[in-house]
Amino acid sequence: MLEACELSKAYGANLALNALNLRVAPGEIFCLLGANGAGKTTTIHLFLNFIAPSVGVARIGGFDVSRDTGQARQMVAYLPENVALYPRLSGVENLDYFSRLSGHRYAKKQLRNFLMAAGLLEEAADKPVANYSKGMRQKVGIAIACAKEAKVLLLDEPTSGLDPQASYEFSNLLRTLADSGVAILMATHDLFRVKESGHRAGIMKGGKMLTVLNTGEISAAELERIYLQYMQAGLHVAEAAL
Ligand SMILES: Nc1ncnc2c1ncn2[C@@H]1O[C@H](COP(=O)(O)OP(=O)(O)OP(=O)(O)O)[C@@H](O)[C@H]1O
Repeated sequence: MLEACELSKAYGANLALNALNLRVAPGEIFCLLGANGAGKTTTIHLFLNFIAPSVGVARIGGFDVSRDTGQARQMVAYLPENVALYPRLSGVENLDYFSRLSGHRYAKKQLRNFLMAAGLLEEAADKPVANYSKGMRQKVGIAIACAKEAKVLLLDEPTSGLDPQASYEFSNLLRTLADSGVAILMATHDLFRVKESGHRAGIMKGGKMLTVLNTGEISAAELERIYLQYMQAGLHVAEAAL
């Protein structure tokens, strides 16, 4: 569903992303881990065609995002760290607006149902989003993705700044979406949530994907230990620790 082949991005002499090869299947949650500057956002921006690759290809649903941009965009929804909504419009109105942009017209009842399914409380749906917490805005973002019937969801640090309960609820939502067949690629620093909600986690450093771990096979403590070893040491030392 989501595929990177030798995907690379150079800024002058700086290789922000270095020959990434990655496949994320329908129903899978793949987490990108790595320190600041590792190349996580660059990867997501390449899939969104916000930036062009220097080398390699990013595909969504088999479409090359640089060449078949319209088809690829139709399949994808993006949740940045802070979901951009119209503050004076309510949750329902924002959802209606963004759904129309993606070619969907829903009755008010259906719009409310998407918001409820994303965990927004019914009484909040008609209030201006200017008064929403970050967690509530993220829920509207998920509702927008569901209403768009996106097959692929790209997220950049979606749980940063969320309280533990909101973060927990958000992770459950992602699992539900994945269970319905959505392929999810998420950049995050939240190792605990990666273990709880991700199926695989890739550890990146200096634009390189150093290793990919199956989260079901390791504990949260092991994930943290391996992550720190990759961050602190060279590749070979960290591999010896696996
Ligand atoms: N527009 C740009 N021009 C030049 N260099 C850039 C640009 N965007 C990103 N970079 C560089 O690319 C590298 C990867 O950055 P990227 O934003 O992908 O990291 P990240 O893993 O998402 O970090 P963070 O956790 O801070 O979000 C960094 O060295 C960054 O300085």
